[in-house]
Amino acid sequence: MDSACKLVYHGKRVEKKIKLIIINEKNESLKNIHIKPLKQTIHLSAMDYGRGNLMAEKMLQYLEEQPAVWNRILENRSQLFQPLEKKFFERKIKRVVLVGSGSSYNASLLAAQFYQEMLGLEAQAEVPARIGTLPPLLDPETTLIFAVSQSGLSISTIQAIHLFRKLGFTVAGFTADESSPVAGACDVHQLIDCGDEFIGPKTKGMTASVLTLYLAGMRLCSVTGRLNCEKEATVCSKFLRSFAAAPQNIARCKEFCKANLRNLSEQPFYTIISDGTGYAAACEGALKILETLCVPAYSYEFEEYLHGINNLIAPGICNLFVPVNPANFQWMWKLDDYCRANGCSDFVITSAPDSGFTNALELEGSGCACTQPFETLLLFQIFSVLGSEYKGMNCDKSKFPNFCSLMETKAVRRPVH
Ligand SMILES: N[C@@H]1[C@@H](O)[C@H](O)[C@@H](COP(=O)(O)O)O[C@@H]1O
Repeated sequence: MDSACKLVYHGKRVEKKIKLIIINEKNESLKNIHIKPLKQTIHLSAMDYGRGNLMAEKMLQYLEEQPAVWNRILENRSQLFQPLEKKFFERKIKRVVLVGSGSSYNASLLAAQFYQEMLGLEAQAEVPARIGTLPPLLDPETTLIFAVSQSGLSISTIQAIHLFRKLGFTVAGFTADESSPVAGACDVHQLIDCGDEFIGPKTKGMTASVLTLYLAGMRLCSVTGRLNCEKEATVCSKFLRSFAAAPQNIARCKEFCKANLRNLSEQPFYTIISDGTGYAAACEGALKILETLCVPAYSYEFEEYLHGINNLIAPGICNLFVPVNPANFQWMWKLDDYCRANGCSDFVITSAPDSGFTNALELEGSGCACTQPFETLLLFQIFSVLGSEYKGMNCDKSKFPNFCSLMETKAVRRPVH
């Protein structure tokens, strides 16, 4: 290793082997090395080497890759969805149930809303633990199950797949790893083509999951005649508009975070208030803040917030408003004004044109609420990087590194050969 190179361990928990990647100063990978055997779990970051927070750099790099990842998935959609198409062509699908945890649940929530609002397809998202008595109420002939797991390792998702398959349902598994247990347990695997993401708090994998689910639903509806070419082209043009705006939006989010870094980062608690499609995107925003800054962050649907949650209003409370639906703008201004008057620190992030909020971070949008995760979510991803860096925290370092193995939430990845 010459002096211009640095040695990086990508923070992944590996049982049998550890993968070290030598990269140059431009972050280009020069060589991969596998070392074995290694019995204990270790988490190293560049901070541990005293060379700045490389994990934050890595997370930033992943999130900046997003527009390229989205465009690639959109461009390759006719090939990408062949496995799904082959399996479900000619099936009379009436309903889709999406199952996933964490970010994959948030992606499922967004997709369910998209299926209903944009495709007229009945859909619902559930976390595996809440499937409960649902399966016997569904018809396996007309209901399709989408199991979503970026890593393909979430145990409760695997259990849900087994349960549904035992009852005769067909399950499509959406993962970024075709050799993962989730992929292997399903009837058909659908790739989330986001590339590697060796950082715990996911960015490009989550938004790539959303897009893959959106497009998979569109594909199903177009092969079964529910979606005509014209509507498909209109929706795709919205995606393209949103993706094209992303580099500029990323730059604006960085400026905004840097300008408000201290005030934003030193908050003990974050309340995110949004409406419509913004709510599910805000759930992911809250999860990102919580995972990286290790402080409570919770997202509320705007109108729900008014029913009791308003008791939170007090000095020291930080509200992040994400207005989406123009019908609510005036009502939300009122809440923002009220919160500010009662000592809250409020910030407003929107990609809706002419929202009329003062001091809002205004991002470019497609004009369609379905592209929220490619627009306003960027702010939360960037804040997770810059805020954790400001607080001197390694964004990839779990507070309790052995938590997943202790609580048995993740399957063990097969060793690298
Ligand atoms: N902390 C992680 C989350 O960040 C992740 O979203 C979730 C689901 O992971 P996967 O999508 O790989 O199933 O697992 C854990 O809970």
